[in-house]
Amino acid sequence: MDAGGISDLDLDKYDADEQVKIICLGDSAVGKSKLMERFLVDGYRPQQLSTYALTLYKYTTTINGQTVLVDFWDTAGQERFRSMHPSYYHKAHACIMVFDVQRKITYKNLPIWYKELREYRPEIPCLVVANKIDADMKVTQKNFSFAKKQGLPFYFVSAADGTNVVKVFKDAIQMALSYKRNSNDFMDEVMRELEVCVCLKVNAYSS
Ligand SMILES: Nc1nc2c(ncn2[C@@H]2O[C@H](COP(=O)(O)OP(=O)(O)OP(=O)(O)O)[C@@H](O)[C@H]2O)c(=O)[nH]1
Ligand SMILES: [Mg+2]
Repeated sequence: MDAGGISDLDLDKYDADEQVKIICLGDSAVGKSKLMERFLVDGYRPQQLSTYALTLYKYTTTINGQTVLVDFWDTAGQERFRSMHPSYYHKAHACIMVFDVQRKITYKNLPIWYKELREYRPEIPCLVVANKIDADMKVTQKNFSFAKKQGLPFYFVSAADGTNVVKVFKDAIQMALSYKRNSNDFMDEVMRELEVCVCLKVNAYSS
């Protein structure tokens, strides 16, 4: 399999016309996996099981009559897995960057994640997501200026009760597709033939 998860074999296997890769970034326990779970199976189990290194979810959807295969990459926010990030970013078409409104440090760390993202993927759309608003709705009155300063779309969400989750993921898929269709990404061309081995756990979903 191609390191970016983008292979012609996948397109055949899932009978898809197009394929995009969307990555998710943010500190440990901000809710990256729970957000994916909410979107993919409309479910939520409150217990915490930190992601081990990487989980890849495959999701198919139809947009304007075209079948689109989406590879969602969910990484561990834990520091010790940082070394695997280059392959994680490889050929990504959009990024969902998450922080926890209940833990200020996770918001303060966004510039670190964002800097790293831009080192590997200078142009891809990035959506900023403030998660866990169910815990205290008053946080939606607060001013989280990072996204605005960077000119990025911003969403208040809750994986626990589902607020805005479908909106974020649908927007991310649309933005990833637009990026893929319109960009002339030199690095994608250069990297096309390069293979990097990553350890993947693959789950398939369909809408
Ligand atoms: N109240 C509330 N808790 C949430 C929400 N989303 C996630 N959590 C809780 O936050 C904890 C961490 O969620 P995960 O999805 O595992 O976090 P993660 O970002 O994937 O963490 P790593 O895999 O370690 O990087 C879990 O105990 C969840 O139950 C939410 O919307 N509201
Ligand atoms: Mg996780």
